Amino acid sequence: MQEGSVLDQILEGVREDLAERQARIPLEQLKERAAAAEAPRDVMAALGGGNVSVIAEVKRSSPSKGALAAIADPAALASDYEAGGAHVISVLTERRRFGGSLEDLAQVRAAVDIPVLRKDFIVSSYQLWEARAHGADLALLIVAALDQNALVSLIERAQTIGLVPLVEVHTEEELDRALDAGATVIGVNARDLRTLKVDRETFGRLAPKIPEGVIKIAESGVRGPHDLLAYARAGADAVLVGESLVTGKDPRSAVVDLVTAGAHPASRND
Ligand SMILES: O=C(O)c1ccccc1NCC(=O)[C@H](O)[C@H](O)COP(=O)(O)O
Repeated sequence: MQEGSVLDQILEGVREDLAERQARIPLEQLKERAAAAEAPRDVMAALGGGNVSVIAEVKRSSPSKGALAAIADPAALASDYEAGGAHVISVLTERRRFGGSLEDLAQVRAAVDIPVLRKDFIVSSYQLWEARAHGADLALLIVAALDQNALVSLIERAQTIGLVPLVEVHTEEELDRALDAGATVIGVNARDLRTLKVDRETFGRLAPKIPEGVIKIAESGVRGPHDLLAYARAGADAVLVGESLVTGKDPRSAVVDLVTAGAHPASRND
């Protein structure tokens, strides 16, 4: 039986898969592919436009729920999200627990005109080069998965590569570490990655401690417009939504509903 938290177990698999790719694909090859990739898209325009932006996620499965959706064509799903008005697409590229891949990322990036996030468990700059080489505009850095030196150096490296680092926190201590490390885009995940418990109040507790000028993203647990509006009232600039979109009947119209609520958060009571 495996020991440790869910996050520890995920990270163990991530490191094994990473070592296998590093043995197979030289860093120089990734750097060449990154240099040839299309230029990064304007993430700040997508997230800082005044409305509550919607980051729509391509998510096949998860440790908390198991299989969610087959998603044979991630590019078609991402195009649907974009047609519904999504501002950013998140692609879960972790293989073992989420069923994702870097190929998904590249296919999605080629299919849409909006920025794309590599959502994974990044522990090495090699993964940042992979992200840019496959077209990512943003990369997730999870504070709980990194010591402070690694966090600082991965934020800096992401920026030099042309990626916007989205720094994810779940506790006040992690938020302090993110701010000390220079994060300018912070995601507050309602899901505790060690226990998988979702607490939608987490964003409201942490958001007042995030300085003006830092983009605030509420991650996880958005079931529909009412949750987006609650996060908006607590100060969210954007929400990141996975499960409710991929398990719903009509992802495009679900995104339309979220984007519509996000465009007029003050005039809605639901
Ligand atoms: O989704 C999980 O079960 C999970 C477990 C462990 C680590 C990460 C996990 N999910 C990644 C995410 O943060 C979510 O995919 C994302 O925020 C969207 O959340 P939701 O809308 O609740 O699917």
